[in-house]
Amino acid sequence: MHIRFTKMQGAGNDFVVLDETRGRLPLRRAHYRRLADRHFGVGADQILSVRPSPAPGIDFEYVIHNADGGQVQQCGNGARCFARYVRSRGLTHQDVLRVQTLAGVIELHLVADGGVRVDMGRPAFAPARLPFDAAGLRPLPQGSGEKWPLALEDKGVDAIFHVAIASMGNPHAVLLVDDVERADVARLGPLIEGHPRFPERVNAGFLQILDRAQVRLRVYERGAGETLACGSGACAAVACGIRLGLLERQVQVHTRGGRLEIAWSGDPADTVFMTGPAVTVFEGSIELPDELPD
Ligand SMILES: N[C@@H](CCC[C@H](N)C(=O)O)C(=O)O
Repeated sequence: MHIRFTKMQGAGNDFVVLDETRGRLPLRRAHYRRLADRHFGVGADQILSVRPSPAPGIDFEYVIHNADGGQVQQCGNGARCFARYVRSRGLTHQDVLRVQTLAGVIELHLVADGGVRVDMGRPAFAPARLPFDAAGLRPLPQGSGEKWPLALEDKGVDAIFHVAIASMGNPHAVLLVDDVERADVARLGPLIEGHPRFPERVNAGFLQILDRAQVRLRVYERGAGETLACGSGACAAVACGIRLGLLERQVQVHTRGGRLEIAWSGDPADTVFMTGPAVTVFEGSIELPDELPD
C-alpha cells in the first residue's frame, strides 16, 4: 500500500499527518507503529488522521494514534499541526475550526504569526476521570487541589512519590521536581506510565516551577516515551500547578522542543487555552506492506 503523508512538528513533538478526507486508509495498529518507527518507517511520536466532518457544526474529525499504534483521545501539539495542515492544503479557509476528537470537540484558532491557539476543553481532577484507582489512598491537600501518593517499586526505585493528576481528555500525572534536567525521566517515566493505579496508563509529567509564571516541563508520554514537548501535558501540568496554588493564570511552559503558552482561570467550569507553533517539515510517500504482524 502506497501512502502519501506530511511530516509536521509542534515544539519538537513530531507527527505523520494523513489526509483521509476522501476515504479511509486501510490501516491497522501495526501500520501506525510502522509509520512512527524511526528506523523502518517515517518516524513520529503520533500519527494524525484528518477525516471529514462527522456531524453538523463540526469541521473535521481528528484521529490520533500513539507511536505504539494505540488510538488516544487528545494531542495538543498535534491539534495545532492539524489546523495548519487543513489550511495549507486548502481543505478549509476558516481561521477558527471545531474538530471532533475522542475526548470531545476542541476549537482551533489560527493566529497571525503562524502559531495556533487551541481551546483544549475543561480539565478534570476527579480520579475516576483519568481513570486513577484511588481506593485506600489518602490525598495530601494543597491549595484548592491535592497530591496523591504513588508507590513506585521496580528497577532500583522503592519510594512513595506524590503526584497531582488531571485529565485533559487524556490522563496525566504530574510530579514536581527541583530540577527537571536532573529528573530521572527515563527510569521513573515508564514506572508511572504503567502503574497499576492507572488502568489505562498515564502520561507522566515532570514539572519544575521557575516562578509563578514560568515552568520547565518534560513528559514521558503514554505510548510514545519521552517527547520533546506534550501539549496536553503542558495544559495538565499548569492546571495542576494553579490548583496547588503555585502558578498564576498565564504560564510559559519551557520544554526541550520549544515554548508553549498556557492560560486557565482556575475555575473548573472554564476551559484551558494553549498557544504554540506548528511547522511542516516535509512531505513524502511510503510503501507499507499490506500484511504486518500485530
Ligand atoms: N503529544 C501529545 C499527547 C499525545 C497522546 C498521549 N501520548 C496519550 O497517550 O494520551 C500532546 O501534545 O498533547
